[in-house]
Amino acid sequence: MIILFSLQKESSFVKAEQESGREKRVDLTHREICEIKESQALLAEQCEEKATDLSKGNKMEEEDSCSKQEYTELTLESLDLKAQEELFSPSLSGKFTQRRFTHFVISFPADGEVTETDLSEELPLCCCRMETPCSGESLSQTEHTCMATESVDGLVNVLKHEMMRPSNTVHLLVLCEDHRAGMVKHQCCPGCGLFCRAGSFMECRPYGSISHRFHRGCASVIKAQSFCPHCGEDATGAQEVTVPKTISNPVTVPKAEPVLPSVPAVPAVYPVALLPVVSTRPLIHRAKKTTELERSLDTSPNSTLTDADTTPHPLSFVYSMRPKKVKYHTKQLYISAHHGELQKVIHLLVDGKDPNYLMYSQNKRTPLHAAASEGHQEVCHMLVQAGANLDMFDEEQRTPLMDACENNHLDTVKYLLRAGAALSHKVSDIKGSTCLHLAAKLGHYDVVQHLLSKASKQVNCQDDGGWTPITWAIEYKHRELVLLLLSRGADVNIRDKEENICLHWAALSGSNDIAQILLDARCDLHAVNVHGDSTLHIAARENQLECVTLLLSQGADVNLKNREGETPLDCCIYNSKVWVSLKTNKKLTDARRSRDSHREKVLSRDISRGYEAVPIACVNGVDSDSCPDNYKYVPDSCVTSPINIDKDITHLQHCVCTDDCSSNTCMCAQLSLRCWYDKEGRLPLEFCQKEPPVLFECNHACSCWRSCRNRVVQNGLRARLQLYKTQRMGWGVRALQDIPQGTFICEYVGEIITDAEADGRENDSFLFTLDNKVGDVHCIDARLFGNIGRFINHLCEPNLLAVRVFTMHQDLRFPRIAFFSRKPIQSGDQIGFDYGDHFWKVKSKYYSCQCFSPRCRHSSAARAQSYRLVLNLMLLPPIKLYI
Ligand SMILES: C[S@@+](CC[C@H](N)C(=O)[O-])C[C@H]1O[C@@H](n2cnc3c(N)ncnc32)[C@H](O)[C@@H]1O
Repeated sequence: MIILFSLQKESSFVKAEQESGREKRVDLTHREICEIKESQALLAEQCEEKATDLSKGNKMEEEDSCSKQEYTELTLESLDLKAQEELFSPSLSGKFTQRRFTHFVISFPADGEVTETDLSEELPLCCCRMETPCSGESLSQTEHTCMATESVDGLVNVLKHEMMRPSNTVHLLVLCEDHRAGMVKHQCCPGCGLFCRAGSFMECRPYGSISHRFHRGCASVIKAQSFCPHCGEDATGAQEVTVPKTISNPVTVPKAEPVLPSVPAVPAVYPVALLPVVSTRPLIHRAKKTTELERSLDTSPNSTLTDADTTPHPLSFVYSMRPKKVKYHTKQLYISAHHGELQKVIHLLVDGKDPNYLMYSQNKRTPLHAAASEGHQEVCHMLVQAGANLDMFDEEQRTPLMDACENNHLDTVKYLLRAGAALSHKVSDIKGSTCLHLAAKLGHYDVVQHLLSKASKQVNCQDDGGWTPITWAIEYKHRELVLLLLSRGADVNIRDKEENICLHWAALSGSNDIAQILLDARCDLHAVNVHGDSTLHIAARENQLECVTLLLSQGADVNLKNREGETPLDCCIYNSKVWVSLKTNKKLTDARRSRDSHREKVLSRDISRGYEAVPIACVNGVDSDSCPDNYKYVPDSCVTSPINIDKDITHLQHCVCTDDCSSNTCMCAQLSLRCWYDKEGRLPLEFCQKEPPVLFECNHACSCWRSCRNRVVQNGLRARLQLYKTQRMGWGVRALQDIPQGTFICEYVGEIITDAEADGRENDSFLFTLDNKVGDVHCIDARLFGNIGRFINHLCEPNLLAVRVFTMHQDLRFPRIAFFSRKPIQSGDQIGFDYGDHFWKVKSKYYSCQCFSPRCRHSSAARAQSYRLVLNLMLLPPIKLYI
């Protein structure tokens, strides 16, 4: 009995009812198919045993064969098929031979129990009714070209579609419905694989319902002279039949191009050149021509035929062109797949070569990789049909789909995706790229478009560098692809691992037009990466003049400093065109800024009302807020409740200096180890900024003059400062003059209160703790009473240093807080000090730092990063101590 079914197409069990009139189409469930498979495997085992017995010379017993048939019938019974009898071809019942069982097994090498070469040579029976194990859904769903070749006395006719073959000595053929029907009716010669529908051929049972057709010569070639190569019946009763038929067009090459997957219109083993030329001349001429061709090629196979076949076989020229059966190494499958040798690939697969063979010399690539990277989708299809793993990784974790994408083989990409290849895999050692990344990098527009149509969500997929497909397209200047990706939702502000955004990459590659597209797509012109580099920094460094010009025209900040303190001007080549452009822009910008600053509205001429030695103006160029008036400006700290500060003059250490207190003999100076102030009244450059010492200035108990050098803070504010409205931090203070390092700027003045009092206060934004580790802790609260110091904002890169200073009293619980410049300050710079981590720990719940320094530690981005850092540390495995 023969069962015609497809293993992959598990939902249907096919018998060609229409063609034979005797057979039925029956649908099977998946479970039923599985049961058939199981029975197959069992039969395979049993038949292998029997084959071994035969080879040992043990003759198969008739009862044995019957018991095999019973077993199979039993299996089918369990499938609950009512019309079992109808399912079985009469030729297979009754005297069913061991050979047929063996052949059944051979036809399904996937079971892996019996190899084709072991048995097919020995028992050349047909397998006209067996579809290949792998011909399945994709074949029947897609358009194919039939590979069947009609035989009409030496002429061939190629028609059109299902993978079958009449015997194992013939290559698998993709067949159309018509030829499949012919195949199951045993109309295809098992020897040569050509269809016998016209001309002369042998019929094993010419008067039966199904006649088995073959060529006499072919039967002898496959050593089946004495029996029918279809059914194994005695062939003495076979008759030669001649079916006259006029073939108007013996070679029919299908007009329609195969869509997916396609196979060659003519089998490669029968080169087109050898096929008779399409002609309208009568058949006889063509037959003659063929014979001439045959003779001219001297390819008569007669020498290889037996005496009974001395008459040249009508298809002898075809035989001569068929490759001899050579044993190839599996590597050949890879090589043939690479070269797109479809027929050879089929041949090798039929020979049992492993479609998943790993080519070690080629990064462990498989034949499917080879075929996909070269765009041989027909070969891909055959490999997939034969069980090739679509998502096999090579050494670099590349899949065949990636290879096809990278090499721009759209049809192959389409085929692999339809066949079920996964799109989301990442390549391991080239930075975790997906198919989309690879295709985008190389600008394969159509491939990218197709991939996006299948997996639109991957448009913003990031590789190991944090790069998205659009990043790659930008870097390699694929403008159209950038537009495509944007139209599919690419995010231009996604940050890579270095926090670059798309515009950084456009600046790097110098793609002016892409940069413009990105800006139109709202890419952030002012974004900086982890190095503090803006897009202008990058374009300047890369000497991309056009990009620099574009970015400047859009308002990029020419004065922005990166973490190295470099402006874009510092990054470019001196005197280059880019340099000139930036320099010019800087001049214009600075001029505009100074114009703008003049346009600020002066809200107060002096917020200190004359209490300070220099007036402090208040200006606002940002909004319409008026000068802050919710506090009282006081030049010195004050109290609002009794606080006992020891001001007893007799308790004061004092000097008896008669000079200007610049020597170490000055008692006051000795308290702070030395007189720190130089003759300009500034702290020296070596003054410790990390842990500043407490300063003791001379006081009114000293013998020195009021003008001694050790008096700076008590002399009050001297620097020219301005209260102004900042963009993001409310009011702030800026310098109106260049200030050298070490200069006293101002004091933090306010209401001196106890720590407990401070705890009870609602607004803690103006509290400065005097945590001097001596006695009770006190604070200065500048909320209600304060000087200009209450407006000084936090800067992550501060230019002020807070120093504890004692002047008119030496009660160590109540130092004065004096701000000195910790580096040179330029006129117009905002002044600020570090509020300390504790402040931000509390306040970060409500707002983040707006200092916009490249080294900002308390911005939302910096916080997220440190949160990630902490998280990573937490995720680290605990350190084990081995003692
Ligand atoms: C001592 S006051 C400084 C003057 C304040 N800007 C004003 O308008 O009165 C401290 C407050 O200023 C704001 N501030 C200071 N530095 C800041 C910064 N780097 N980022 C955000 N806000 C800041 C906060 O609201 C903080 O509570």
